[in-house]
Amino acid sequence: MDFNPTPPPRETLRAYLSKKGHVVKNWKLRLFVLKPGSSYMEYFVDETKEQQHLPQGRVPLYGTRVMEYVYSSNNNPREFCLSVETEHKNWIISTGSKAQQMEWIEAIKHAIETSVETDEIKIQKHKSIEKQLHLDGKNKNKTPVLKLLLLGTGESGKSTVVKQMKILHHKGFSKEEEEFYRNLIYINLLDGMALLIHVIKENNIEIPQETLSAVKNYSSWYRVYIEKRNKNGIRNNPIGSMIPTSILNNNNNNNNSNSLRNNGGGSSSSELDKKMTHLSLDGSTCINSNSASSNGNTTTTTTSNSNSTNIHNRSNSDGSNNNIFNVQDFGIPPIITNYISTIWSDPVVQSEVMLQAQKYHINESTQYYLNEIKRIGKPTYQPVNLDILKSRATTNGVVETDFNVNGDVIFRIVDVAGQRGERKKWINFFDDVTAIVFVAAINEYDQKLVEDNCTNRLHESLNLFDSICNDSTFPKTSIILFLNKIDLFRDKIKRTSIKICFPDYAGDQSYEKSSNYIKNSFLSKKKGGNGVNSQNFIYFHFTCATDTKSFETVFNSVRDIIISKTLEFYC
Ligand SMILES: Nc1nc2c(ncn2[C@@H]2O[C@H](COP(=O)(O)OP(=O)(O)OP(=O)(O)O)[C@@H](O)[C@H]2O)c(=O)[nH]1
Ligand SMILES: [Mg+2]
Repeated sequence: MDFNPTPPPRETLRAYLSKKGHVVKNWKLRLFVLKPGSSYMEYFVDETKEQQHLPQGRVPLYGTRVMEYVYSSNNNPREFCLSVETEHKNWIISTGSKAQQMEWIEAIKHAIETSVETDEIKIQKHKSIEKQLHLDGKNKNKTPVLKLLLLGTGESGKSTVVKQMKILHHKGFSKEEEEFYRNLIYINLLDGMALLIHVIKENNIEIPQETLSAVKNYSSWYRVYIEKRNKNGIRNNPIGSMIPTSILNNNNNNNNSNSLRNNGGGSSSSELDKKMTHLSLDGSTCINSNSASSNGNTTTTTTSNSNSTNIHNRSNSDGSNNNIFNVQDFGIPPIITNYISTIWSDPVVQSEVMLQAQKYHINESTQYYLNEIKRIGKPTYQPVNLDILKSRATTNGVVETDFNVNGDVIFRIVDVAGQRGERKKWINFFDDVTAIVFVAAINEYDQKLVEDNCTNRLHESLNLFDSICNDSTFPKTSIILFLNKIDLFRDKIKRTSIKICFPDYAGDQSYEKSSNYIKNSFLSKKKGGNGVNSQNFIYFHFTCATDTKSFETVFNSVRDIIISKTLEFYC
């Protein structure tokens, strides 16, 4: 006789389990209840809600699948998960143990087999299909947004890349932005000249009488100008985050004479301001009176000049002469333009002083602006794109800008501040990154870091690149390396070998060999090599971020790579 025992009736299964949120993606503890014969599994906030039968949600069981699920996340991995999937939605639930996971999977499977399609389920299914169709239609018309994160050490050229994008994809700069940059260019130029004067003084550099006279007059004017500039701050700033705060800060006690720009690249006038005190503030103080120069010779930069043209002291800084210090509204005064021209046309300044100034972290664009002093010094001066690209202000915080590229795709470019102290903030912008553009200034191989005035800048950049390209947060993110400032590199390599930075370098001093060595030094940082099939293959380009034509070519190639690697996701 066949004995066919009926399985024992299943009991209601109840337990607090964690459920992954659908909207806010965190884990929520819920009381799950699975009753035998029910077509739903319900979950409640707590027992009280269960007693009142007010479920927080219901998981339909008809036509549903249940399976084990592995939830791995860098920050918060979960064990013993299961996933319940309908055609249009799935629930991820984390249990407390392997046994509990199996128990719930078995019970749900059984409930699925015995469930029936109720009218409520039919209506719900219909609604979710409609919702999905609606969403699909919306997404079809939506331009995909690709997030590009610009990373790199301070002054490497990240913000310059954003400016190029504005020129190429935003039809250039607005009137407001042009106005901001006009003023920034004045500041860069005037501070650059002040720094050169400081270098002359500190290094006892011999200059002819005519230059000396211009130096003294410029210094006495600059002193008052700075005072007024600090008092007024910078008006009409269209790009708040780019205000060079170092310029506004008057309490800088940095005594390191080689570290004038406390904020790494922005002009630091407060330091210069102090230095300028002994540079003929009252017209009677002289520079290096009979002091010995570094080579032991007596300099000829001596002159106590009681008749000295103290034409720009405070007493005439008010009233009708006030405009002479109001550069923002009236431009650089013609007489100051003349002093600058005189000083800059001195070959000693262009060679020896300029060379020494690198140790003082002089802004690389100073030379360009000084060469253009006649044009920039005109009262009607309006900056051209190249002037704007050359301007320098340290980025503060983070600037996100959307660029609609040919109507196909939006590139959301995130520009961050590159200095050491700022990098801990970067992590907040690592979510949903499509690609990282790492900008490294390869001309920095003989320069020291602004932050500590001792670390080699290129070493710092290599170390930073190492940590970025091997960061597990970006396992599938494309990385594009911009080996930037090749124009300055090409120039410098004629004078200085990269051996100063890479003692093992055995090649010659040619541009090709030296730049190739630096490129390989970067690529070799990637652990496991940079094979074409690796998920975050590093693409590289040699760039000059201030050259719009060449940048356009580079960007088009970057755009194609990113789009081809990403867009299949949207299709
Ligand atoms: N000659 C030359 N100058 C460049 C190049 N790229 C950038 N610069 C200049 O370098 C300076 C610094 O560039 P930024 O774009 O401000 O540097 P950044 O990386 O944004 O710096 P932080 O905001 O401090 O992190 C600016 O004066 C630029 O004009 C380049 O390829 N060639
Ligand atoms: Mg910047």
